[in-house]
Amino acid sequence: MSQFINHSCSQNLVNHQVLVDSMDCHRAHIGLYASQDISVGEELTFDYRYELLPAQGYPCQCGVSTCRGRLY
Ligand SMILES: C[S@@+](CC[C@H](N)C(=O)[O-])C[C@H]1O[C@@H](n2cnc3c(N)ncnc32)[C@H](O)[C@@H]1O
Repeated sequence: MSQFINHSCSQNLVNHQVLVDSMDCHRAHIGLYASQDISVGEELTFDYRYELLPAQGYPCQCGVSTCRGRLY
């Protein structure tokens, strides 16, 4: 399902590493959790934080007033 989640500069999800079936942190899963109350029908979003990746940047279209303008 996470493949359908868009980036927002004002996210309503946060991600945490989650250990599943193993205590090996190199095999951790990524869990997405609500960071605030989310209304029925509201889009789920998280901050991709693309600054962690080498990239030229990509224009952000999240539309929030605090948008950084880029997905990095
Ligand atoms: C995991 S997909 C998200 C789901 C995708 N929008 C879809 O329809 O399947 C990630 C891609 O969606 C686009 N995307 C997600 N959030 C965006 C945003 N805030 N502004 C512009 N493009 C975005 C980018 O092309 C990004 O590489």
